[in-house]
Amino acid sequence: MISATSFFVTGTDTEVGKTLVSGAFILKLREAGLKAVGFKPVAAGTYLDSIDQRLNEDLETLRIASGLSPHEQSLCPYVLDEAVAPHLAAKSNEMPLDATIIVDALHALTQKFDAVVVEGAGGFLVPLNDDEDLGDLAQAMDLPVILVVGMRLGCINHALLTCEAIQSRQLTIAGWVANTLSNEMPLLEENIQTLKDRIFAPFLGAIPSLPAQLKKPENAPYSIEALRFAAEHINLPE
Ligand SMILES: Nc1ncnc2c1ncn2[C@@H]1O[C@H](COP(=O)(O)OP(=O)(O)OP(=O)(O)O)[C@@H](O)[C@H]1O
Ligand SMILES: C[C@H](N)[C@H](N)CCCCCC(=O)O
Ligand SMILES: [Mg+2]
Repeated sequence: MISATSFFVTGTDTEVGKTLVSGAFILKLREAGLKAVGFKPVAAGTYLDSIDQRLNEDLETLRIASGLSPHEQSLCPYVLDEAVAPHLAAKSNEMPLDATIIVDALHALTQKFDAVVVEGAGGFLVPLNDDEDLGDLAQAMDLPVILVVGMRLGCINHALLTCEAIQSRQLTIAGWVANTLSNEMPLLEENIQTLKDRIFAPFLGAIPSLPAQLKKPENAPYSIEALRFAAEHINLPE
């Protein structure tokens, strides 16, 4: 076990709010007095900022949440330009993703920080290379897993399949978060209750749909205010 307060954040899919939840947990760990940082095994998709730097939205959010200035600390060993499945982006760069390099980068961070929040890429079984996936990586990291359920039609099946995949790797589900992607989801509360009845892991809270002024702009990270808003609605695992 790397640290009792480090976690691997996975989701029911890509674009379900893993970055929002990871950033919020980093803030909560820092509020609790820990030196906490974010880490992403592989980041796919970059944009050019106002001074033509190539940045990745997730890494910028994790950096903001961690209270780090630009270039202070690398939070990801593989930053790929294309916003596609990471193993495919890596293939087109002829740079296969290596789990050992990722785990070594994580261990280096754990020397400097008390707690590391690892944000996966996409869902739990997204491939890393021809032989390994993100689930294998979570297992190699030996971290408790937090599942972010993006509340939309289909999420019940995705959430329960993901729980089975996590448990089949003998990993602990430290808890799950319901992230309300849109207030327009019919029967939102009933869907959350359905999940509560079926996921045998602590429910860490429901994040409401972000108010308009806190929505993440395209090609930009979440604001610290958006992360604080999310943090107010979730609890750290016991
Ligand atoms: N609570 C919420 N309310 C409204 N919009 C949200 C909420 N959570 C996430 N979103 C929107 O959903 C999109 C995806 O969120 P986010 O980037 O956090 O997902 P992700 O799971 O980290 O995706 P990836 O697999 O690319 O890392 C963002 O554009 C964000 O604005
Ligand atoms: C680029 C994107 N935002 C994520 N980082 C990667 C999502 C990979 C999904 C692969 C899949 O399940 O089909
Ligand atoms: Mg993300």
